[in-house]
Amino acid sequence: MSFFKKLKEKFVKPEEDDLDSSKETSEESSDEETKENESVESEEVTETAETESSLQGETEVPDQETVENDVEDTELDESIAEGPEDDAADTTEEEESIAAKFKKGLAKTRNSFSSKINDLVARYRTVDEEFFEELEEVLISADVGVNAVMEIIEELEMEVKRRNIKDTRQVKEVISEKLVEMYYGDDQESELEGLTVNEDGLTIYLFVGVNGVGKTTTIGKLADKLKKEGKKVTLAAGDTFRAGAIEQLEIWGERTGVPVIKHSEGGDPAAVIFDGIKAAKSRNADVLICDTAGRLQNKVNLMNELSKVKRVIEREVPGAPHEVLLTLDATTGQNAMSQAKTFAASTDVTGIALTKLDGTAKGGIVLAIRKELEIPVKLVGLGEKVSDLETFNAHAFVYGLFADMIEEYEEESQD
Ligand SMILES: Nc1nc2c(ncn2[C@@H]2O[C@H](COP(=O)(O)OP(=O)(O)OP(=O)(O)O)[C@@H](O)[C@H]2O)c(=O)[nH]1
Repeated sequence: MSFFKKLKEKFVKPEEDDLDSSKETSEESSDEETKENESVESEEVTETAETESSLQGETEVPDQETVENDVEDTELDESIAEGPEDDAADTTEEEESIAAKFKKGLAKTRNSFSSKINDLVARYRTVDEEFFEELEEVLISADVGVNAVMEIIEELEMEVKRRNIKDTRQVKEVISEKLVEMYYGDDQESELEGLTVNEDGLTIYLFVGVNGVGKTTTIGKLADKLKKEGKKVTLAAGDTFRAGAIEQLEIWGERTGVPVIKHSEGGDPAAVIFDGIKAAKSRNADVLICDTAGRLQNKVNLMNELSKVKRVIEREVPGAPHEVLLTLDATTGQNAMSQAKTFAASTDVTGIALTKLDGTAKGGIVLAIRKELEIPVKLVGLGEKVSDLETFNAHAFVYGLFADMIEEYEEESQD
């Protein structure tokens, strides 16, 4: 079966052209309702006095009185807990909604990419060396990354020969297929996609990354997503460095109805995370999401601080953190790549949370990250709304990049 057809069958419901717009409208209104109906029920989480003693000798611990765990444990508000309804939806419905989000979020990249590819295909009748040279430029201009582009072009050339493709129009489809193949490489889809979950207890996700990339927003969106899936979530405000970071996380806590464990500004992040783990355990939480300061990659001290945070987590929950998610801003292109390289050299980054994909025409960075850093993209920010965070899926990503062509292709083949 043709690859475009496969994607269409996977992601697009037949005979429903206005799927995307109706989904967008309903998401927007449900977000509004969530805000309006938010009602929070609180209960105190008992604080242990073990923090200081258990961290001594390894961390500088703030006085116990600086610990302000005025935690609000929130029961699921009906308007927030829309999860069970989603459970009832069949897989096709879910995939359609994911596809709609990727399509919308990748609109800028698609518009630029598609028009360049269409233009290329229109100008060249046959697939020759010059065609590939221009295609190379198109891919590089979408931030796919030089090494990744070279590999794709090589693969494409072989595939075109193998299938004896002469018509440039057919190449569009082969490109999309190769992008997915290249993303997975020798790995299984299931190994690369989705966040690792600790089936035997508390799952801990540690967020790292420089300031201003959208780390806090992503943590808030993830908390909301997990909560809607029925998980009990706790947040730890480990960014004690940036002014306002704690308050910003607290706002997300209120918005999503998730408790936030905090110390005062300037406190020891490792101590905050330690308290976060204690609180999460005492309330039987499923997931603890830890924020950390926006460490500048060249600041050795800050990197050491991050190691300390990791050591505390590893000691308190064996096997944790289950993901170390480096947040990168897709709109910063090569700068994001260099941040990723430095972070990957300093800590075991297990996945990338790529924000603001909707804000760039250079969404090809997903492939550059995967190919050049060998780190999978786990989460993508596809817009500013709370619901605009998706688990990365290479098929949905490529669908988002080629959506217009896939529709055109269907029309052509029906003629
Ligand atoms: N369009 C769009 N905007 C985003 C996305 N993720 C975050 N943002 C916006 O980016 C801005 C910065 O995000 P924040 O989470 O506040 O990041 P920050 O506080 O500057 O710094 P850190 O939390 O340290 O990363 C906010 O206006 C967010 O709404 C996304 O996926 N798409």
